[in-house]
Amino acid sequence: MAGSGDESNGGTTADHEFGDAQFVVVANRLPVDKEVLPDGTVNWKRSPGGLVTALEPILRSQTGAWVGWSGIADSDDNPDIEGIDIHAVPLSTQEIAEYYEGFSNATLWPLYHDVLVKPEYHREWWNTYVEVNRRFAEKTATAAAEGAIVWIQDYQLQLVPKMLRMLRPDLKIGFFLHIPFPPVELFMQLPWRTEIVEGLLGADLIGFHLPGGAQNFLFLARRLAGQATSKGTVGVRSRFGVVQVGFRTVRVGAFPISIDSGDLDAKARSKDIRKRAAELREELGNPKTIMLGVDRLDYTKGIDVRLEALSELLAEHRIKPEETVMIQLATPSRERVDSYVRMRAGIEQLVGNINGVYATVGQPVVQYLHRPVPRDELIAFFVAADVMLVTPLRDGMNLVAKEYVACRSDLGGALVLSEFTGAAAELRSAYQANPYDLDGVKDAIEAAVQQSTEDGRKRMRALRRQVLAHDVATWAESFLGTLESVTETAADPNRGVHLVQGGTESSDSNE
Ligand SMILES: O=P(O)(O)OC[C@H]1O[C@H](O[C@H]2O[C@H](CO)[C@@H](O)[C@H](O)[C@H]2O)[C@H](O)[C@@H](O)[C@@H]1O
Ligand SMILES: Nc1ccn([C@@H]2O[C@H](COP(=O)(O)OP(=O)(O)O)[C@@H](O)[C@H]2O)c(=O)n1
Repeated sequence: MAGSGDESNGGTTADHEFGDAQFVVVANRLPVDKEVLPDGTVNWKRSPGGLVTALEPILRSQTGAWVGWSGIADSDDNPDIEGIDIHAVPLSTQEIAEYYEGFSNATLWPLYHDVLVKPEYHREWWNTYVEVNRRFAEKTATAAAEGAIVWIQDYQLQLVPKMLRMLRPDLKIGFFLHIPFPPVELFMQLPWRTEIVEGLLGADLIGFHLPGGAQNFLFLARRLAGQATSKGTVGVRSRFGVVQVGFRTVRVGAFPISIDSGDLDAKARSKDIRKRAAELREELGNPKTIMLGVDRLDYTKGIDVRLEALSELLAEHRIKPEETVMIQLATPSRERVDSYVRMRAGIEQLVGNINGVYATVGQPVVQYLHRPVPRDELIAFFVAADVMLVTPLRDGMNLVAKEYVACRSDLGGALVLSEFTGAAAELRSAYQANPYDLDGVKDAIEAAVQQSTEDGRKRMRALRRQVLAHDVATWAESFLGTLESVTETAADPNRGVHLVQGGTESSDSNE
């Protein structure tokens, strides 16, 4: 039996003092990570991952508050960040183990990413997840001004919408999921599936990267929460789904996230970055082909897939070791979660195997860095790379693919892209491949290496058109614009939308 996980909260608006923030982002992480150096001095560095990459410019342009965790235990320091009012949520060592490493990253993360590793279901982890979500809701309730807009982010905080609504019914609440929302058959494994769906339904607007995720959710809102929902297909930034929760209307939509492409484009054109890119090429021995992988070290990213493909291409003499260097930049991630420890060992062994067979002294074929790389250095790598390898087995979006494209105003380079990233729906002119089909991945890499200048320029031009026209501002404006337009009364919200009653009747299917 799963734990009860009663997330009801008796608080009322009157119990809380309002804050003064008109716009509040709530995310597991703050935009900066706290680091305490051996001499005791405190250093704040950029947090890992695409969520922070995307949200930081939005919050700077809006002036608002950010509620989140500092990345280390027992810290309630609020770092000074220009334009952002920080509200840290402290987590104890045990909460980090059970809420972050446990329920978020050893239960939900693998469940939502196609069960690439087996999700673990532990009642204590769930109870701590409920408790920490409650703390985030309470902190947010004290930060938000009356009638403020609150934007809750991601799978770590799926109960916060309902908890926050109970504390502060005056708020307009949005929720965005940055990872895939899984197929119904997989979601049904979760012992606390109904609580999660009901937690999300506390929002006024629930956003996913892709229409498929939104449609899976609508089916579950009907089936598990028994609510009436719309049934037609959801569009991209259009044709929103509807769930009727009592007198409230919850909208459900697809809003593919993006990057600050204009800013990245400008940076990549700068003299300093161009110079550094040329130096990198030189330092690598001026190889004919530089391949690049840039990821958090995560088993979803398919780093093993690209290494295996490279290894076979070398063995089949389709790629020459003396002409090729592959750089793999891998930011450390979730290092205390077992599946991450095992995956790291496997990847480092693959790197060692390839170099053992194909490297010469001073000339490794694969250069692997397991540490964060400064932003400008990363941009120079994007400018220098001939072939960008993005091969996840499943990924909500993958901002790295978009960043590479934004950095290639020279129309050079080629993008090899897994079909199972959210980005694949938009970046149609990439060399796309099914990451489970190793021969297909090898063919895509070989085609990218051998592309003609003319074909490469044509593809890159099409990719850039997409990425520059749909930047992170498009994402935020479309989500927040939809949230602001949501009406709360039963009078008009579903005019023209045919709702299907909820329940568990067998005729209901998710086809
Ligand atoms: O906070 P961590 O545990 O260190 O993980 C970093 C972030 O990873 C995930 O990023 C996702 O968001 C990206 C932007 O929408 C998307 O492109 C990518 O596909 C996702 O994997 C996670 O969802 C974030 O919450 C983490 O902060
Ligand atoms: N070594 C690395 C790897 C990624 N990154 C950044 O981390 C972000 C990764 O976002 P993403 O959407 O591709 O994937 P997640 O890590 O969010 O799952 C991008 O903005 C990358 O540029 C980095 O700065 N250094």
